[in-house]
Amino acid sequence: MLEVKGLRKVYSSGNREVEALRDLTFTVDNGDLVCLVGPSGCGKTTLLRCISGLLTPTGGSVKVNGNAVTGPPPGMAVVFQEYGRSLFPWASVWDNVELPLKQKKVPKARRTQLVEEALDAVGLTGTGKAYPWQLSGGMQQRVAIARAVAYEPETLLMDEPFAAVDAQTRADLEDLVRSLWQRLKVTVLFVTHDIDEAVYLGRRVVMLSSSPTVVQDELVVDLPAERDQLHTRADPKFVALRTRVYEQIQLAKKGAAVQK
Ligand SMILES: Nc1ncnc2c1ncn2[C@@H]1O[C@H](COP(=O)(O)OP(=O)(O)OP(=O)(O)O)[C@@H](O)[C@H]1O
Repeated sequence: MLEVKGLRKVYSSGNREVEALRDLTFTVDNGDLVCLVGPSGCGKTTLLRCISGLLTPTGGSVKVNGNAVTGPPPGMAVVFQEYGRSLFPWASVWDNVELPLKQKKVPKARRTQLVEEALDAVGLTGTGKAYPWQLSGGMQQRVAIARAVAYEPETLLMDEPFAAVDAQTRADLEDLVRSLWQRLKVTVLFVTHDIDEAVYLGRRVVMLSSSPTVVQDELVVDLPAERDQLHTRADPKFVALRTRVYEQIQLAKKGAAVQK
């Protein structure tokens, strides 16, 4: 289980202080898919950086399966928004996916199997020899997802991973994330500012207030597990859920108190 408790982050530079996160508390059960949604600048990236051990919180704690996070936790992989910057341009697709496995000291035969399986899973069979810059944006983001999946993480953090791709590719990648989550039984924390995306993908949605950030509201997405872009988004239940999230985000922007 991922436990975020009383998390606070203040950035200080010189005599200027920015309180990005004020007091964040929520949990993600093992195997769950939770979407975090909040207004621009509310500290979503700051939160993911604290969870992945890349940033030290000012207060509060992050625990994974009861262990306090003090650096990058084993068994956690992150997919960032900017695939262009997260892939190595000098390495082939295959090498990009394989590199973290070498660092993890996975034996060669197993590495080959994991890279092959991950590229197949994201629909990139046979592209191993290409370089990232020879691929479209959507394909590059698939490589970044393959790299995270090949690592066999217990927890997958995704920081607005589809913000830079076109709408059709985005829909395909959303379905890819749901199918990988169902197949691999991985715990997913998915950050987005897109309300429809949060409701379509998540089993739970956690809404954040504007900065300094607290949890504004939380809901369980009681839509069927089998979702598809056409029917799920037209389901009256989906529309009701997205309306509730939208209203909370509007309140969050105004800095209003929690309304349930
Ligand atoms: N290194 C830093 N130094 C000072 N302030 C920072 C730093 N990084 C972020 N901030 C501030 O912390 C707040 C939260 O930023 P963060 O990038 O975490 O938000 P976000 O929700 O991910 O934003 P967006 O939705 O626009 O991507 C903002 O006010 C930002 O200006």
